[in-house]
Amino acid sequence: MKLDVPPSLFAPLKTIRLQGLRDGSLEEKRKLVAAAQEDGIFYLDFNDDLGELKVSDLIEGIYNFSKSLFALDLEEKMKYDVDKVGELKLNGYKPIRRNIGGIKGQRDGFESYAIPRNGILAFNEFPHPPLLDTQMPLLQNFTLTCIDIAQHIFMALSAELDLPESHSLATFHRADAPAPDIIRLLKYAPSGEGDSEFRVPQTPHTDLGSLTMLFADSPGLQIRPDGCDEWLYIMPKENHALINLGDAMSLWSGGLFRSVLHRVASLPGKGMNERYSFAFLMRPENQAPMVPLNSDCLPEGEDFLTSENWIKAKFGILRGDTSKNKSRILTGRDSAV
Ligand SMILES: O=C(O)CCC(=O)C(=O)O
Ligand SMILES: [Fe+2]
Repeated sequence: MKLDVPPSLFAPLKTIRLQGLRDGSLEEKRKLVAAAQEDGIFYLDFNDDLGELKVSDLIEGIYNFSKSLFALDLEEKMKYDVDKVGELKLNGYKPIRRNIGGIKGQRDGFESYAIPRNGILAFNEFPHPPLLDTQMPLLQNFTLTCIDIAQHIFMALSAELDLPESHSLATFHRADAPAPDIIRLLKYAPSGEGDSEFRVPQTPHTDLGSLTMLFADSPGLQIRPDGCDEWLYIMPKENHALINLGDAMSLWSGGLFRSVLHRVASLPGKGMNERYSFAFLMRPENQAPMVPLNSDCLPEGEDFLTSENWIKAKFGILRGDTSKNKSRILTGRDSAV
């Protein structure tokens, strides 16, 4: 893709081959650990993936489904208002402009729809538009594929932290147990005809969970690495997902792994194009301990902050509740935010 953006404004990210991780390649694991420590985000190349399901077919299916879902009438979508149908924004629709945007005084510029993993994998029922029923096998296959990819990443990163089997990252993200993961579908609205004002429709944030697997086929995603005062664009690549680490990974690793600050913006000097993206947001299971995991001193018993309470505390802080230890709960670091 040829774009009118100076090369210095592109983020140079590492690329990890999914099949390399599946084959246990030391080189791929080494690159993954370096990406987790240095950038907190990387491309995952699934070009030569030999997994059971073809990732590119799943992605095409989810794009098509997302387009039909957002094409429903606003009234129909609002029946599943994410702030009304469930707890902790795990299920339902967020209309455009509900939250703050990335430019002072402006609202956000996207609609989104959260589909809960627990509903998709039939751990519980959840209110949803009938259109979703027709796509359940696709959503299940996509979810199981993301969980499988995540297990390979967790394995390599647990080894780096020297974690025993009993406290490996994989044990807090079991495929056959409920977890507050979601598929998030996003649709960014285009600027009006002839409007070339720079836009930041998604406000800067870190992701609160463990891993985010993001699929986007048009530009817009930007990161601001720690210590860098510029926003850098990340370009989409065919047959590559973008994986970023969330605050949980930063907290467990005592800050060794990074959770990268990111946002969505238009290209310099341009308005926003219509843009569809979607992500699998993986979070720790509810009872996972949210403390740094140090192989010499592992959390035992029940005397620790659980993921469930940690996530509630984060949502509380974002709503404006007070807390003694705001910064650490928000980002896993003492100094940031
Ligand atoms: O739409 C994108 O490219 C980014 C979405 C994102 O950061 C999020 O949903 O947390
Ligand atoms: Fe994000």
